[in-house]
Amino acid sequence: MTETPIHKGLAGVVVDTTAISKVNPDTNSLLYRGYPVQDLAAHCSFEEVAYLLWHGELPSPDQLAEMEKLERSLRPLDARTKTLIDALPTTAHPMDVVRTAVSQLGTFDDTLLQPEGLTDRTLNEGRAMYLFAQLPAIVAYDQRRRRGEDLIEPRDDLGYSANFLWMTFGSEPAPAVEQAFNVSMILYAEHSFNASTFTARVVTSTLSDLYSAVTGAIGALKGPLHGGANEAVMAVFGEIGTADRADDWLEAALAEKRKIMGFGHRVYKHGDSRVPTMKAVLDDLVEHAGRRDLGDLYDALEQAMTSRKNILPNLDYPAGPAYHLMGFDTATFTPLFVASRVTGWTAHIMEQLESNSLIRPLSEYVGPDQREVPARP
Ligand SMILES: CC(=O)SCCNC(=O)CCNC(=O)[C@H](O)C(C)(C)COP(=O)(O)OP(=O)(O)OC[C@H]1O[C@@H](n2cnc3c(N)ncnc32)[C@H](O)[C@@H]1OP(=O)(O)O
Ligand SMILES: O=C([O-])CC(=O)C(=O)O
Repeated sequence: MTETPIHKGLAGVVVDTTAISKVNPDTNSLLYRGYPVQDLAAHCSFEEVAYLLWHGELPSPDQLAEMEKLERSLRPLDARTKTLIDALPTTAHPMDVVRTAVSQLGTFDDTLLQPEGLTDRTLNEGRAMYLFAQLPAIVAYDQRRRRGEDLIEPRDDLGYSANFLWMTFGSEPAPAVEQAFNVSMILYAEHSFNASTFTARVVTSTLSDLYSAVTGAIGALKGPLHGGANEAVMAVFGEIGTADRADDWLEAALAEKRKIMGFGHRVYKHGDSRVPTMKAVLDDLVEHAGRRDLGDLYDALEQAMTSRKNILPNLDYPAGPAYHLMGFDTATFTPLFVASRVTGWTAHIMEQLESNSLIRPLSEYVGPDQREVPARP
């Protein structure tokens, strides 16, 4: 063994600069391009935040109108994607369906065939917009077909969030639900060099294409230590059942050395900056749906976890039950995260290309010393 320090999990390692977002665990804050995320959630549509992440500034009214027109024109599910989704088993996890659909979209893009087409900024902006517009159709249709329901065509008189809910449920959402969904999309959109975004940057650093980078990022997001935790939170709630059982359940789970989904974070050690905003949204949904039982269970597990481990909730903890109360199936929660985070991923892909360096760390070899291949019989 050499003296070279090993940074397992790259914990604490700064690998590059970024101008897209700033996660500050000391002040418990998160800025997108300088703006506090809770202020963006209070005042902006998700479309405006997507524009901000991609272009560095909030759109002017004309720029927003142009962007909305383009996004609305790209909403209908590509017929070839529908055929693909219909061919996939309903037993497959929805994240695998989304990953496969995004990968397929890459095969339709002829501009990838020329090497200079892979990295062109204008083309990548167009691809980012295309995925942004198509993902609601993919996620909504996959949930519907699992329920034995037909595709619902998008409405171009609705904003992104209302249309997403329309395509999923076939009815116009209550204003409180639309606003809750819009806030969740904004909060999930971007978080610096998290595992999925870093995956997208690693793929991009080889000068591969944007669809490949997003496909890889979806694979990284699926895991329960990352985006898959929002879905896992509902499984935990199902196991616990009612608020009065939370403390005993937690004691047993910790005795088994289980990780409690929706708690803890690699960067935030004193709480996740996004949780208060998402918890306020959840409280509204609990009121709206008359589901105090779910709110009580949420509070009871949080209190038990705080007093036993002093480990605080991350964004997935309030987002899981919030999506449940909006009517989404549990397995659709992480695909919703994809539909949001595609904005951050694609902003990072474009930033990586602006000053690219192949991402290729070193490893410390701990296998056998050099030896001779024995004579083969
Ligand atoms: C949007 C997002 O992706 S947010 C993250 C979503 N993921 C989850 O909610 C999954 C549950 N949480 C976890 O597994 C972890 O907190 C992670 C993966 C998010 C962060 O992990 P790390 O930064 O590597 O923290 P690490 O695993 O070193 O934890 C430090 C200590 O706290 C404990 N700990 C951290 N999180 C949890 C948890 N959720 N449940 C139980 N114990 C925990 C660890 O066991 C460890 O204890 P030890 O020192 O006695 O071994
Ligand atoms: O930053 C992280 O490691 C995980 C996270 O919260 C996110 O991606 O939103």
